Amino acid sequence: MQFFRRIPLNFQQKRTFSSRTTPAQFGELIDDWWNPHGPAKGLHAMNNLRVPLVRNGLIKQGAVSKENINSFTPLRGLFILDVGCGGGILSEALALLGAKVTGIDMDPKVIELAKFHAQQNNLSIDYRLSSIEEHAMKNVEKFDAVVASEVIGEIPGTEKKLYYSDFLEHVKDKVQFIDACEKSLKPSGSIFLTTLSKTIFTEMIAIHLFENVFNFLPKGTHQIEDCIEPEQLQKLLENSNSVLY
Ligand SMILES: C[S@@+](CC[C@H](N)C(=O)[O-])C[C@H]1O[C@@H](n2cnc3c(N)ncnc32)[C@H](O)[C@@H]1O
Repeated sequence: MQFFRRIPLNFQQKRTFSSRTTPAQFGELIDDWWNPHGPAKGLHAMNNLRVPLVRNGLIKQGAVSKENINSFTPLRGLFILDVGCGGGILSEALALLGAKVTGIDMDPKVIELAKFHAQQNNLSIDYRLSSIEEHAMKNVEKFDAVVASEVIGEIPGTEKKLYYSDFLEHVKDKVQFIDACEKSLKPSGSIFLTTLSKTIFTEMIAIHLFENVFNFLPKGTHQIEDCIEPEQLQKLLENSNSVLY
């Protein structure tokens, strides 16, 4: 996991619910996303790492006010954009910490599901159907933090909905993606990215074992050559006026 903070230009060298309450329209989608033991269990488990990453990162950058630091809602008053929010696993966790979360995703089915789930949990999250590229072009809103965690799309031509990674390991135009995230930030805002690193460990465990041996993910989900090394990511961020911490 990496934590990035954007700095101003002049300083630079450069909750689950039962199926009884689930409308039929969502079919298996609800289980795909919100069953903590289902296909998205990895994303649920990752909240234990990525929620503190965002909270502590924002505290470190001084974005969290002193009176909020030790409260149950330390992110109160902060505006966070969750890019590729999917069913809302991370968006909801951040909203529970008090953040005003806007979640965007380009899949209409998951956005509807995310809206429904947030409503069931009395959480006020602004979910919108959009890609980050579109969002950055059309919206002038600026956020205190942009989060893009394990952004995954569909495998074209298959029934399986999750697990074709479209984010840094698969997003073809990584520069455009980072640029669009960057455009949605306030000056001195922070970007939080989590993605598979290009290592032998990823190739052996996350790709070979998970896809070919345990079938946790459909075969072909990840290609090692599309993964990115932290140094490459750092370069992309530096080129878009950000620094890596
Ligand atoms: C596996 S989900 C990750 C969901 C969420 N970030 C989490 O970790 O719980 C990835 C989502 O990213 C969305 N996505 C992929 N590329 C995107 C883009 N360029 N802009 C917005 N959403 C995107 C996909 O539609 C998919 O729902």
